[in-house]
Formats: sequence, C-alpha cells, structure tokens
Amino acid sequence: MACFLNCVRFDVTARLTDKPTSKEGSLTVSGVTCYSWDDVEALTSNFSRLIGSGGYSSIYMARLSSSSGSDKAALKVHVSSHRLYQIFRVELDILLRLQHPNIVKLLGYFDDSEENGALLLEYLPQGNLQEKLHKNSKQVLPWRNRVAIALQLAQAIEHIHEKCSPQIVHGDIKSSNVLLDKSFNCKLCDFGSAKVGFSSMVQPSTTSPRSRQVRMVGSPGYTDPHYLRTGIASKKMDMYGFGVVVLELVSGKEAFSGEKGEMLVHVAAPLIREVLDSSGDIAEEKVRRFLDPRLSRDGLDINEVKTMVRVAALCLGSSQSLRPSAAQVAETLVEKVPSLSFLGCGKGV
Ligand SMILES: Nc1ncnc2c1ncn2[C@@H]1O[C@H](COP(=O)(O)OP(=O)(O)OP(=O)(O)O)[C@@H](O)[C@H]1O
Repeated sequence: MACFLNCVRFDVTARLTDKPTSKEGSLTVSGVTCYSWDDVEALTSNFSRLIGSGGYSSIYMARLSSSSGSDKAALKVHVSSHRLYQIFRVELDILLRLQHPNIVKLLGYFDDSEENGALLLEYLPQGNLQEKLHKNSKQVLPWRNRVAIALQLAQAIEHIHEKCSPQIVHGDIKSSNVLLDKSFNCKLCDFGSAKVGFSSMVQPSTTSPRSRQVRMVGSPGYTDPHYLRTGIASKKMDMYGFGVVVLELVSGKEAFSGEKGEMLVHVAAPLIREVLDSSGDIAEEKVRRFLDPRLSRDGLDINEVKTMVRVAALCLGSSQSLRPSAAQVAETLVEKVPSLSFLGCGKGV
C-alpha cells in the first residue's frame, strides 16, 4: 500500500511540461498520490482484474484502503514505450489540473520519467457509454439519462474549452470515452490525444510524421472531416465528436458499424441536411424513424428528440465556424429539454 513519506504543494499553474518534484516513494500532492511500482502492483493485486482496454493502455481494477474498508479505483497502465510515454504525460498533466463533476477524477499516478506510466482514476461502475448503448441489449438506457448525458458532456467540454487556463481541446470525443457512474452521470475520460493552449485553434504540437501518427489519428465515425483535411485540431473538432455522440444517444446506433461498413453520420445525413437547410424544423415522422426503437414511447416528448437532433446537426455542419460552442449547446438543452429537470437544471414542464 502507499505510504505517505511527504506532503508538498503542487503548483497547478506550473507549465504542463513540469514534472512532479519527487519520485521516491509515495507522495501526495493536492490530493493526488504519486505511487511506486510496488504500490501499483499491490493496488491491483498484481493486475488480477482487467476492466477495460484502449489503443494505448489496459485498465485494471484497483483497491484503495479506507476507514470503511476498501474503495474501488481504476488503474490505467499505458503501454511501455518511450514514444507512448508522451501520451501518458499529456494525460497526467491535464488531469492534474482538471476538477469537474463530469470529468474523471485522478486519484494518483506512477511515473518512471522514461517510458512507463500509470494513472489511478476514480472507478466508474457503469463502464462506458458505447457499451451501455450498443452492447447491453437487455438494459435500455432511458431517454432522460440520455439527455442528461448529452448535457453533462457539453458541460465537461465547456469546462475544458472555456473555463480552464490554458484551454484544452480533448481531441477524441466519442462514446467509449464517456464513462458512467452508478447513477449514469457522465464522466469524460481519455485525455491522451488532448491539445493544450491557444484560444480556439490548436496546431499539432509536433510536425514529425512519426509523432503525428501517434497523436490524434481520430476514431472511425467521429473524426471531423475538417481535421482530416487540415490536421489542425480545434474546439470545433470536439463539437463534431459531440454531435456524433448525440446521434448515438438518439438513435441507439453505433458511430461506425464494422459489420455494415457504415458511418452513423452518413445514415443521418438526410436528417442533418434537412435541419441545416431549413430554419431548423424537421418532420416529426422522420425524427420518429431515426429514434432508437428500443426506447419507450410512453410520455416521450418528441420536441425533445427534435432538439437533440437539431443540436447534433449543428455540431456536424461542415463549416466549423457555424458550429455551436459547448456553452451554447448546454444552454439550448437546459432551455428546451424539460426532462432535464430531474437534474435540477432543466426548465421543468
Ligand atoms: N475510471 C474507469 N472506470 C471504469 N472503467 C474505465 C475507467 N477508465 C477506463 N475504463 C474502461 O477502459 C476503456 C478504455 O479507457 P481509455 O479510453 O481511457 O483508454 P485508451 O487507451 O486511452 O483508449 P483509446 O483507444 O480510446 O485511446 C474505457 O472505454 C472504459 O471501458
């Protein structure tokens, strides 16, 4: 278990490239603990339970001892490589400065300063949104949770885009990067592709083809065509990914179906065009046809579904400058989706 040898203040305004001041033993800085590799092995009972995996990492169940017993946590171990170590550092540096109810909380980390790194994160028992929507057919995510997730994701994005300094572009908004707590609240995770700084547009920080290959290659079905053309990351690229997630929430369809070789943005293209070409009004019958057939129609307000489709369409527009900001999206949802009143933020019916 971690032993607390020291306690120092960590300057959260320090440059993102700054490293923590000590690697010897466990060190707690602003509530975040720096662990040794022995600690990591103990926390995960020697990596005995894998709970998730991604392109660059494996995620293991961890247990932290507390006064009431042991609390669950998730340990994200990055693939050991000098090249991929940079991705770990980006994610660590960003999570060290982010605190938001809808962003996954960093509890601790291991860093050998060369090629190995691991992040200890709060454990989210409902897993990721992609699995919840597309892989678990028995438990259908109710409509009000879907709109709540859309709002909370918009608020998380608004936080990184507007409310922290320096500002952050996430760079990989997708449903598998939205984790869910026991009440299905959204927690945005995976900041390994993020870009930091600048106001609205962020050039790739390195231009060598090798490093660009590692960073921000995008996920099928979610990548902004503007980014694919220019290689320039921007806040509006996050809004594009957000638009795809909203389409998934409404339709229950995957962003990219490997089986059909089909992208959701293409399936939804006629609907999106209709929203963008008209003043925003969409035929109810088309919206109903697009809606997830597993959702109960009882008491479902079709105007809320229209609002969600409209929001998605605006985020997916080809002109980046016309896409709404996360703050505008959050405002629209609060204004026009009465179901959100259960969160204490909607306008109510
Ligand atoms: N804190 C957590 N609690 C529960 N499950 C988690 C947690 N963090 C990650 N996971 C699971 O592991 C998966 C992969 O996590 P994450 O996206 O952070 O890894 P990655 O290697 O960065 O993935 P990517 O391929 O998207 O870059 C998540 O989709 C989720 O299912």
